Amino acid sequence: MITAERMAAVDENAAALGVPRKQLMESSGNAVAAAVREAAAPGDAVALVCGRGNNGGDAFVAARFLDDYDPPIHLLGRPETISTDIARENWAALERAEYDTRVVRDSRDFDLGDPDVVVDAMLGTGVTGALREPERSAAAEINGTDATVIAVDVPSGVDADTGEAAGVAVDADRVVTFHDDKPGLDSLDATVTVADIGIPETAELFAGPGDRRLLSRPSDAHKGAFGEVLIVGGGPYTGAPALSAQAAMRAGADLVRVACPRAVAREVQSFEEGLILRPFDGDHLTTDHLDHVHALAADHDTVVFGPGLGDDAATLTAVRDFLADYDGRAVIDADALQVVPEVETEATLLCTPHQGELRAMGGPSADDWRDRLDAVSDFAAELGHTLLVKGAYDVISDGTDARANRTGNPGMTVGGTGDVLAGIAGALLATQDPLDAGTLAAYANGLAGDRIVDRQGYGLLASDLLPEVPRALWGGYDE
Ligand SMILES: NC(=O)C1=CN([C@@H]2O[C@H](COP(=O)(O)OP(=O)(O)OC[C@H]3O[C@@H](n4cnc5c(N)ncnc54)[C@H](O)[C@@H]3O)[C@@H](O)[C@H]2O)[C@H](O)CC1
Ligand SMILES: [K+]
Repeated sequence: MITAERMAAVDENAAALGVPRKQLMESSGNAVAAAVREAAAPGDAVALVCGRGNNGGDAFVAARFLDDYDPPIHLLGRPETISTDIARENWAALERAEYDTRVVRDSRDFDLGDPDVVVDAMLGTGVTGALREPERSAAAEINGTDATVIAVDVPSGVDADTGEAAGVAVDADRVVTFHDDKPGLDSLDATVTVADIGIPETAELFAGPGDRRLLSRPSDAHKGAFGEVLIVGGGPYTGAPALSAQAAMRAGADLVRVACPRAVAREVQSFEEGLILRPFDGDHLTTDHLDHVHALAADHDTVVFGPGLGDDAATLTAVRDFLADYDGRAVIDADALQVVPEVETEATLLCTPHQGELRAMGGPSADDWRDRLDAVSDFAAELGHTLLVKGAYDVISDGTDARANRTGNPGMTVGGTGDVLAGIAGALLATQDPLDAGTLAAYANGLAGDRIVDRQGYGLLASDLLPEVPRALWGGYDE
């Protein structure tokens, strides 16, 4: 099952891999034509009813595979208003090649005739709200015929994610959908077939530029557009919490605060004047500080636990006790990771171990990233938390789905890059689900590092990543 939003992301990832949408459209159109040939007897009348988006474009392609039927191709609207280049190019090809194209300027112009098979290519995943004219009248006319109705991707007017229609929708007999089943098709009274349109498996598996689409989606589940992040770290180390906090700020968090021992607070502050500190007494975290940390955590959307905390026994006990009483969202990094397998918690955790830390957590080791994908997925299911296992290919799994990321380079083995990653993950976890937050954080952190190495060669510092994070997350690079 794939949602329309995820489909758009995978599509963009496929294009970045060198399989552009026009190529996918050729496969889609071919699959639609095959379904028509299956439904139509020789000599049957076939009609294609097309909208001005890519759903219509799929049918323009199908027409070229249906020469035997010489179908009329009804375009609802003027050709100049076709909304995408690839659909327009396919329409132009039909006109130049003298297909039976018919432009419907007004719903009164629409004459469907009496076809045996109708292809509904008015609207696909691009539908918003109830069908407008002339699609509305055309849908009613299609529903009024005895013809076998084959819908392209989704019956026009139906929301592919929910199966609901805001008004009149096409009542299809068959649906030819692309790449994967859509959640909204299950409830329909139609035969659904899924056509493989040649999207590489890795367009879905590997993080890519399409994954960034999630960030343009406003989330109303949390207050503030991007959320507030609390970093709990520092003590034996001071740079780590400062890096995580700055990374969370660069990743768009509305507000970032750092809870660290008072003994190192001035030093942590000195890395960046914009950091807001909420220090606790002493020089390392202990259970004495848990009231303070809990009160702070309750005021934030996510907590990043671990950067520079150290592995003092009292600190690890404090992390364990904190998690046992916490039911919010947290990124767990560095020394804090080792307590995760022992703790019963209601919290939603995104754990960011490298492979050594994963083994220390009792997790699997596998050399090949594909093997690691399965092993990490099993271990995430066992833990009940999401894992982002860092490596040349990062592997991310919530125990159900698994993804990989291959941005990043050997220059990033330098200290502190993991703290930056944890900070980005903390900011993203405020608005995204843990699998998406982990995937996107790994992608952006690695991409930032790749751009720096492209520009200046190796010799990268973790702090170099910080100013690159916004562009890595929101685009602006030529992929
Ligand atoms: N990887 C893939 O999944 C591929 C899918 N393909 C096909 O592309 C469509 C989605 O195309 P898109 O251009 O995004 O949207 P639509 O064609 O569905 O619609 C856009 C079009 O419709 C107008 N519009 C929106 N809402 C309404 C409404 N309520 N009433 C009337 N008109 C409306 C809007 O203004 C636009 O003009 C997908 O379903 C597949 O069929 C690709 O071909 C291959 C890859
Ligand atoms: K359709």
